[in-house]
Amino acid sequence: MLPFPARSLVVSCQATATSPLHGPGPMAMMARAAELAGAVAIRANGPADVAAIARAVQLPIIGINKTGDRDGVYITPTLAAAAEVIRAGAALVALDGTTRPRPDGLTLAEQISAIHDEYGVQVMADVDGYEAGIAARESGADLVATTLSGYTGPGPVPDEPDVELVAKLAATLGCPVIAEGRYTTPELFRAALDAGAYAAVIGTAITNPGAITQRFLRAVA
Ligand SMILES: CC(=O)N[C@H](C=O)[C@@H](O)[C@H](O)[C@H](O)COP(=O)(O)O
Repeated sequence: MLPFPARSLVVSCQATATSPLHGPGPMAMMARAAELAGAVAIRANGPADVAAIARAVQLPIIGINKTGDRDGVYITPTLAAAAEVIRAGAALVALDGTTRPRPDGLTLAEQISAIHDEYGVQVMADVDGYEAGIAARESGADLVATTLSGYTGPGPVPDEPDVELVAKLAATLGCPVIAEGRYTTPELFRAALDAGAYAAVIGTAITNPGAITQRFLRAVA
């Protein structure tokens, strides 16, 4: 049982270190605005942001803890990283659910079962493809998200979201599938739900005004 309903919108409130919005204060305000508008949960990065958002909203927080090299496993790569955001108030933890080796040497199954056993928290596996989704589910993930599709291969990141992966995983896994990554319009959000997503996580298109400004300017460049 998830702490948010089906066919719903989760807002990702994250800002990179170079953004003027970086930090717990701005992210808590973003999360509060999303809550007032109807978001059912917040995805947030790092214990400081998670703690501030937990004080600002009533919504469940999907905590992540990005650390390490962007070429490798960086979304909550270790059990210790997961523990930090759980202690800060995350109701669920999202972590790298690809088949790549993890920096602390644990397998994905070991990391997930330790989170279940030690903290009683549900785990969302951020995967990059169909095989990884199957493996993550077999490793004990409670939810599987398409977050890393398009980000782990050699080529450029596509413009469009991977709705096809949502449909394939939703038809196979027997657990909630979350659409995440490059859902930039309400129409794509709806397409994700119609493809079988339990919910969609939307970040950039809602909480990154710098990227939104650039997108408008590109239309006339
Ligand atoms: C690949 C990666 O590191 N994704 C991150 C995961 O937390 C975030 O940078 C994304 O903003 C998030 O997934 C939401 O996606 P979008 O911002 O496209 O709506």
